Amino acid sequence: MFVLINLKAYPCDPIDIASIAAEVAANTGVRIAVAPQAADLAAVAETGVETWAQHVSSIEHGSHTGSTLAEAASRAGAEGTLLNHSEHRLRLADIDGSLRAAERAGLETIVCANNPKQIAAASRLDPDSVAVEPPELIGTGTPVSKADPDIVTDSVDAASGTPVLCGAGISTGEDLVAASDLGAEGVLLASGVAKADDPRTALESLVDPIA
Ligand SMILES: O=C(CO)COP(=O)(O)O
Repeated sequence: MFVLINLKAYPCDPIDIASIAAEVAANTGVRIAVAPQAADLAAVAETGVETWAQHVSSIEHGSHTGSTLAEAASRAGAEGTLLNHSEHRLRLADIDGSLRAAERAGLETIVCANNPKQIAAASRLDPDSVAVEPPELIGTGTPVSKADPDIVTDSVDAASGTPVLCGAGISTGEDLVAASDLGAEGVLLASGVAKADDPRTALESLVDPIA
């Protein structure tokens, strides 16, 4: 199982969480990545943790003020990028453009979607993986793998072989195992670690059943 911790714009210490994630990944053998703010990519990558961008723009080098160039994310140490997160929705043409930009820069890609129908469409754009995250469960602590297990199994069917991650409300090892049992190959989570009083304990207990 791949565990991707999205730090969003939370007021956490990205370096502290990245260092913890790097240690827990090394100690357990579980693949764990951290997606910080774009400005923190290089510092997070320095910790040795697998580092992901939260987004890259659908652009090439040129006159694009305020954009996130895929090559710049890669140069800062990103190995992959999320696209179309429910808090950063893109138009279809821009998802496709950002996917091509990420490919050009050698970034692995995960396209997020709300539901199985969108997962089917996202898979057709040929990302490395897709992630289903029902927006109404994001940040609630109620795990998608328990609250709406059909959304995960239907997404796995709809993805036609593209690996599926799931996210929203995932915080415990039990949630992780439930996601795996439903066919997910990984989880996206944010508040369960980024807002935890003790991120190390939160992350260690999350991966404990698969370590
Ligand atoms: O949006 C998410 C991960 O990208 C999920 O957020 P929570 O883990 O806070 O529900």
